[in-house]
Amino acid sequence: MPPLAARVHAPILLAPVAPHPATRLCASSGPRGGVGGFRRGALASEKPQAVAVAEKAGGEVGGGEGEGPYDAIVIGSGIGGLVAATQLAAKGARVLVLEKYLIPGGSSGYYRRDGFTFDVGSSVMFGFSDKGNLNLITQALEAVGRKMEVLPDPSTVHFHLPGDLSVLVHRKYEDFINELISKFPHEKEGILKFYDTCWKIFNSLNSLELKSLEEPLYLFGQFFQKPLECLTLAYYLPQNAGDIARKFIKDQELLSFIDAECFIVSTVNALQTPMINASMVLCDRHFGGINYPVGGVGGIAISLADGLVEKGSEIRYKANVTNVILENGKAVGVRLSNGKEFFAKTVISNATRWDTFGKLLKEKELPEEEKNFQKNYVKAPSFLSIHMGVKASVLPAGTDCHHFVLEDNWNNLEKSYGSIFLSIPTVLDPSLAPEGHHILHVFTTAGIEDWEGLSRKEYEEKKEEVANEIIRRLEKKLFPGLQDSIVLKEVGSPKTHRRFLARNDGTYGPMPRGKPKGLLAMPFNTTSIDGLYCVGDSCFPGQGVIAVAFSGIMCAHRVAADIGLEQKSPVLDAGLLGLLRWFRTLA
Ligand SMILES: NC(=O)c1ccc[n+]([C@@H]2O[C@H](COP(=O)([O-])OP(=O)(O)OC[C@H]3O[C@@H](n4cnc5c(N)ncnc54)[C@H](O)[C@@H]3O)[C@@H](O)[C@H]2O)c1
Ligand SMILES: CC(C)=CCC/C(C)=C/C=C/C(C)=C/C=C/C(C)=C/C=C/C=C(C)/C=C/C=C(C)/C=C/C=C(\C)CCC=C(C)C
Repeated sequence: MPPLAARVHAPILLAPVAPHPATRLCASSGPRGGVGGFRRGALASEKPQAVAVAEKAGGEVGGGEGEGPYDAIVIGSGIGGLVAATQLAAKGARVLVLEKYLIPGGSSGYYRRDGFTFDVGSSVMFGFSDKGNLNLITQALEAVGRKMEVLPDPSTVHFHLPGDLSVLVHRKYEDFINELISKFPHEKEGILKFYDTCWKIFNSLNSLELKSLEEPLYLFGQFFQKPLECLTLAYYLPQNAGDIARKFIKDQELLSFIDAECFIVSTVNALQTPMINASMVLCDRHFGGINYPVGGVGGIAISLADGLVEKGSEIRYKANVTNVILENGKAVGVRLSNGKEFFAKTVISNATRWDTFGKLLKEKELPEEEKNFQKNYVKAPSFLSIHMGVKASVLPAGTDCHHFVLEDNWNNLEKSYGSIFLSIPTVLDPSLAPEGHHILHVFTTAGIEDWEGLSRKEYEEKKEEVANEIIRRLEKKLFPGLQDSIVLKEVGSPKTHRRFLARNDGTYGPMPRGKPKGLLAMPFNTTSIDGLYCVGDSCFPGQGVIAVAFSGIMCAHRVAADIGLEQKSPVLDAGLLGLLRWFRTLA
């Protein structure tokens, strides 16, 4: 056998394969002769239009420069930006999406190496089922005539926690709840009451048609049609999961388990996690289930971008927006780093609010609303991520797809490098790796401050050292022989995430500074700048692919009303937007 070091690739920064990864993803031959990672997916049969246009344009998609104003310009093609753009295009708007990177998707993008197709971010997809009102990823694709084949995950996550507490979150609710009760039989009643409350909220959410909570005609219409459900949501809006859990549960270890349940989706404990968000994820995983798109998560963004182009709108890559152009205090367009300008009736930023107000509008004093946001929320830490290709033999038969590991001490839950997230998407879709191999995508929270001020050599050494320690922990806890099974390894630091995702400090998203009043302080899509909207995870309801999809749906509805594609009432608008602004100051 060749020496290991020779087979392990030197750590390099995350980037799709040059020169045009989107083209390669969809058209290149896979390791076993198929068509890339998407051969069985929605993109198998035809070359996506967005990509085909990109090839003609020498890497950039779309045209339109110098043409009349667009209805909306969207800065960034994360899922938040793409959903806002496609929803607007589906309503008949002419949209231009400007993406700094080479392919769409942002944190939900992909990259390929040596026959492996890696998801950049999460592989756990909520909202991707075929039922209910909360399958927002499915609905977003449908709006532009796209449907992706998905693989049902039999579980959401396998928790490996202190004191050898092991809990598998089964797809079937009864199986999960019985497993949890079997670990904490003395808390049976409390467990049932807590998760029943989650279901009450989830069922209320699931009964509504989800559109902009900043649009009064819709909001009052929903209150009229579903008063009980809306009042339930209004009641829980300012509450957090940890407080509700404490009403029913006393056992400290069980409360810590609920902290871990919340942490994996909010990067904070249950006392800081809004109850509505917790209910959404703790129930959707059983209602619609977690479903993985065949060919990888990157296919969602490709499909949306493709659908957008088919609806007559445009997406342009390698388009780094440096300024939002204001005219008499109104956002009227954007300027790129190469000096090109584009104009539109509205501008939607999918960059984080820190980037939008700190960089794209740098000459303006921070508006009061944003000061309030930054008073309530800080940037969550970034990640250290390790993408690995391993020999399949290292995984025991029946290994679950997603794992969360916190070995000895509950106090380490929220600490940098304290807990480990692990996804093995090839358990569901073997086409993502060459025959006889699996993908291990490992990540742990890490702050940018640990990674600054290092020389190139120190930086590379530190990545290697930290990654090896994480691998050693996984080897000890889950997979003996892991280190020796690695055939490909790439390590991304917070600096990598900052660089490739254009996210301030590489942040994962907003995190409450203290104990929030549920979702009350979270800003929606309108901003204090006329014509400028925000979308993505620094808007209501926060982090998460399904959460940013909802933010995109809300944003498109509000923008559509403002540009005359949906009904609106200026008087009611002024009243509701003022009221919501006031609510946020109470938080
Ligand atoms: N490991 C994980 O599980 C993981 C990691 C990170 C994020 N995520 C999920 O993804 C969510 C984020 O989605 P999102 O839609 O808010 O954002 P996003 O960060 O995914 O996408 C933003 C996009 O905007 C582009 N962009 C930013 N500034 C730009 C500029 N000035 N000009 C042009 N383009 C610019 C970026 O290149 C990126 O493609 C997170 O909340 C999280 O849930 C998951
Ligand atoms: C307006 C006013 C004031 C009032 C009124 C009342 C009402 C009507 C209200 C309503 C509301 C609503 C509708 C709401 C909604 C909400 C929603 C939809 C939400 C959602 C959410 C979601 C979320 C948060 C999600 C998240 C997720 C995530 C983050 C995920 C992640 C994942 C990961 C990281 C993975 C893991 C992994 C491993 C373990 C491996």
